[in-house]
Amino acid sequence: MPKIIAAKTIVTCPGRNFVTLKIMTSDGVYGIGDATLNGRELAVEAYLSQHVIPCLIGRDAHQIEDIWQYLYRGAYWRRGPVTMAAIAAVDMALWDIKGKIAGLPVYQLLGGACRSGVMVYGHANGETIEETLDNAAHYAEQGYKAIRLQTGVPGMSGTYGVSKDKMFYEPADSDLPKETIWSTERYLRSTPALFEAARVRLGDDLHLLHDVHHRLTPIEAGRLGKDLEPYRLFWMEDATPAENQASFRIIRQHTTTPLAVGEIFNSIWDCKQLIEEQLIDYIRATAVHAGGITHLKKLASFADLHHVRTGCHGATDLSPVCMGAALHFDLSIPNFGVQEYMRHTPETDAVFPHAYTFSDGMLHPGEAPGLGVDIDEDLAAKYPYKRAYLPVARRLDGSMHDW
Ligand SMILES: O=C(O)[C@@H](O)[C@H](O)[C@H](O)CO
Ligand SMILES: [Mg+2]
Repeated sequence: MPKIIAAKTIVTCPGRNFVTLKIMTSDGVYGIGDATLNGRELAVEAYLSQHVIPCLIGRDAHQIEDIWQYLYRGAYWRRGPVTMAAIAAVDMALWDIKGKIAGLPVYQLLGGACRSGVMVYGHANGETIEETLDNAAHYAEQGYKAIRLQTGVPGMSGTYGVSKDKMFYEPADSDLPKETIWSTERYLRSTPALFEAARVRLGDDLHLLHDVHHRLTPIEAGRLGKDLEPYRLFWMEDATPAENQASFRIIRQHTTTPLAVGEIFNSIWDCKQLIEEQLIDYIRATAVHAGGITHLKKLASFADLHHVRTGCHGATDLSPVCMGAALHFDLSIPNFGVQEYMRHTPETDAVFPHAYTFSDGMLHPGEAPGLGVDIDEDLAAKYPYKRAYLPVARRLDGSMHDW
């Protein structure tokens, strides 16, 4: 049996901070897993190095399910982003090891390919509608079949995810959260115009997506969904905060715009009601924040019974290791919907050499045994950790808003 003989964490910042777990076995084979939790990276690093790694030494690396249960049940304290990211990293690394020993890409271990490739969506952002649509046209030229559109709202320059996502990973003046401004009224007025213009310019064939970033109340989200119906969105994402799952009933009562949620979910329990009551159409949980491939498989099977498809989170604050894991998963499940694909910096791609490739709007995980993603530790060491946070948003009167 391939015994776990050592494990370590690697923290690097080739543009954004990433935490990677590397597990070594007695067979000489190693596996890696993503443990990145944007803005709370070192909490997961400590959880792994102080509490998880000592428990792994000597175990059979092939016992993926048992090790998952051991870490989940054995901690006593269940769920939560730190715990589940740490378990996810172990899980991904063990699937990587199993694939390398079997000489098979992980998607083969998961049941084989259900499709020829994984449809992805890119991010088109801009300060103005015109700039956003210029960017979208550029994605369409590269073969993308699905594009997320976010545009500037007058008077809210710099608000996260509204215009230029780039603001985030550019070095800030301070390493504390940036403060931005939010006005629901302005946002609700300007967003339908973006999609009206998008259909005129881009035509009917492209899938168009939009991310609300948890910023609306359920009734406001119902109104936005209704206003967007003529433009036939693929989905409206994170329309309202989802701690209270029943609040999605209100959105559903008012609109047929498909709903996606879940990039911050950590377990099936965060979306059980959303799925069971068919209050959403796409579940966005992904490997690193929802307990790895093992837990995501269960979540997807449950979703499949309720006509909910997957749309895994794939922003640049998840490492290429997570992207690799997501692609094997996406390829192998029946109810895949779409995969988010926000390009990493060239520096990040160099630190994490990977077998996955993009062609004609689709990603493919490649045929390398395991996850097909590696880490160049010497290069990683050249980019030390830098404290960085997502921004906060305040309303015009200075009170805190949801993001
Ligand atoms: O759907 C998205 O890509 C965004 O919500 C990002 O994942 C989030 O801002 C964290 O970087
Ligand atoms: Mg999002």
